[in-house]
Amino acid sequence: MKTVKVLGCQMMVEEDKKMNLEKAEEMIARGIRKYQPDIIILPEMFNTPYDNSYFPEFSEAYGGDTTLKIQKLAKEQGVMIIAGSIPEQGEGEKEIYNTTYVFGSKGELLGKHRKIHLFDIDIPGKITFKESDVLSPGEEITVLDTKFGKIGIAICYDVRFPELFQIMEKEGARLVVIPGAFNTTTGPAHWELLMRSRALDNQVYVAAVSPARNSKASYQAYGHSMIVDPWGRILDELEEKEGFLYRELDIDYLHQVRGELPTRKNRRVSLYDTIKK
Ligand SMILES: NC(=O)CCC(=O)C(=O)O
Repeated sequence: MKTVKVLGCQMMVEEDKKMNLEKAEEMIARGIRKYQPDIIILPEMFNTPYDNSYFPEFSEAYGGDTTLKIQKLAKEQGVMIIAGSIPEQGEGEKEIYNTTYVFGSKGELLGKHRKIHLFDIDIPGKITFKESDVLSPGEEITVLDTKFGKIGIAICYDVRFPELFQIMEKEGARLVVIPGAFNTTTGPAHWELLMRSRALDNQVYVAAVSPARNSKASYQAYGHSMIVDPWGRILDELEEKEGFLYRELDIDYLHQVRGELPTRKNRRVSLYDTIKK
């Protein structure tokens, strides 16, 4: 597959799970009519407000309302869906993960990623958030082998850890999908810088999809979903409002960049200790 059409749904997330699932369904159907994408991406925590106090109540095990609905949509519409993330009920009684499920165009489960790096920050007077009060961290790096090539998955705060991306690239990822919900403090400062850096460092495409900003929510999402190419150039970007992010990605161009600027080949891996051998 030389090109792949990627659509992100920067959707408004409300306090009502049913409304969020209806919104996802409506945007998926509308996005397909308008763009005929190969892959659809939803935002981080798309079925729940991004707020620790909601995660336990909105959490589900695989086979709950959210995964059933998205799986059915993938099958009915014949499209691959990278289902942002949801609070996933884990195996243990109190275990909840921030998890991305990925469904193929026949509705088959292609894999899942549990957010590895939990968002625990404290910027006095600006923002304090401690995901680890409620969530457990994932323990696995996720690169899925799909009919569109290898796709790496990272969730939001995971983007701040370059080693993770080096490993995903080493395992063959050519596109890294990042459902994410930065905020109005760290978003303007770091979101674009991080997305472009991870794309450029690893010479991969990056598609980052945020919820739209909900002025009534306790956590104000930054929005600005974006697609970045292996040269570090932004191909499409939204503002804070609801909308579609869309681009057709050219895998030949990725090989061209890697040929012209062979940083991966020029690496002195023997001198570094941060890359998984
Ligand atoms: N949902 C998140 O992980 C937020 C990450 C974030 O805002 C950051 O600055 O990092």
